[in-house]
Amino acid sequence: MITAQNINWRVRKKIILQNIDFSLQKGELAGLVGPNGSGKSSLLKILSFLQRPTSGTIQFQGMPVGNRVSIDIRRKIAVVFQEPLLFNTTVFENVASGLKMRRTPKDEIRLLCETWLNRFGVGHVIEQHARSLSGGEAQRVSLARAFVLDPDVLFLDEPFSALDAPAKESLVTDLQSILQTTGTTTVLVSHDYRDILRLANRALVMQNGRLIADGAPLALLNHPPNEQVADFLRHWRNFPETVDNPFVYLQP
Ligand SMILES: Nc1ncnc2c1ncn2[C@@H]1O[C@H](COP(=O)(O)OP(=O)(O)OP(=O)(O)O)[C@@H](O)[C@H]1O
Repeated sequence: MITAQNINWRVRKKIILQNIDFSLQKGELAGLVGPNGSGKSSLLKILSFLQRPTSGTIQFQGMPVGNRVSIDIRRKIAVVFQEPLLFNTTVFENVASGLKMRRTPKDEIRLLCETWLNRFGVGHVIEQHARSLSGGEAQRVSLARAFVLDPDVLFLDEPFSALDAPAKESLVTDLQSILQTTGTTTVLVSHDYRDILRLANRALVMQNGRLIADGAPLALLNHPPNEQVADFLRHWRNFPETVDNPFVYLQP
C-alpha cells in the first residue's frame, strides 16, 4: 500500500528523520510508538503527504509519488489528529464535507453520515453545532468524518490523548471493533503501548528519528530485539494485563 524508502527529513540543520525504510501492506494496522520527540508525528506527516521529506521516496499503491500529490491520492487518505479540528458548523456538515466535495448524491450523504455517526455512538448529535460537543464526542465525530470517506489508508495521530480515562477506554473499545469490521489499513501513533497492543497487529518503535524495531506488539514487549527497545518498553511490562494475561490483547 505504502512504501517509504530511505526517508530523511531535516529542518535547517536539525535531523528529524533518518534512513526510514518502511512498507505498509493492505489491511495492516501498524502502531507507531517511541519517546517524546522521537519523530512519530513527523513520520506520519510524511507518510500522509502533509510534509515532503528532504530525501527518499514514497510509493503509494505501487506508484512513486512526486512533489505534487494528486487529488486522487489525497482522497484515498484520511488523517485524524489529537485535537478533533472540526469545522465551525454542525456535526452533519462536518461529516458530510468530504462527501460533498466528491459530489456524492444528497440522500446517500445523509445515510452515510447517520450510519457512521451511529457506529461511533454519536448519532444523536448530528444536528448539534460542533462547538457544543464534549471532547469525547468531538473525537468520535472526527473519526466518523474520516471513516465515512472509506479511505484506503487511515492515519491516526494520538487520537485518544486529549480524552479522560473513561472516554478513552470506551472509544478504544469502539474503534477496535470498527477496525476489525472494516479492515482499514491504518497507522496509529500513540505514546501508550497498551493502545498498540489492543489495536495494532504490528508495532514500529522510533527513537531519535530512526525506526529501531518492527514486529508483533506482544512479541516485541516480551522479547525486545535490543537494549534500546527493552529500555523503552520496560515501563509497559509493569502493567499486569500486558504480560501476565496476554489473552486480554488477542490481536485483531
Ligand atoms: N517543522 C518542524 N521544524 C523544526 N523541528 C521540528 C518540526 N517538526 C518536528 N520537529 C522536531 O522534530 C522532533 C520530532 O518531533 P515529532 O513531533 O515528530 O515527535 P513525536 O515522537 O511525535 O513527539 P511527541 O510524542 O512529543 O508528540 C522534535 O524534536 C521536534 O521538535
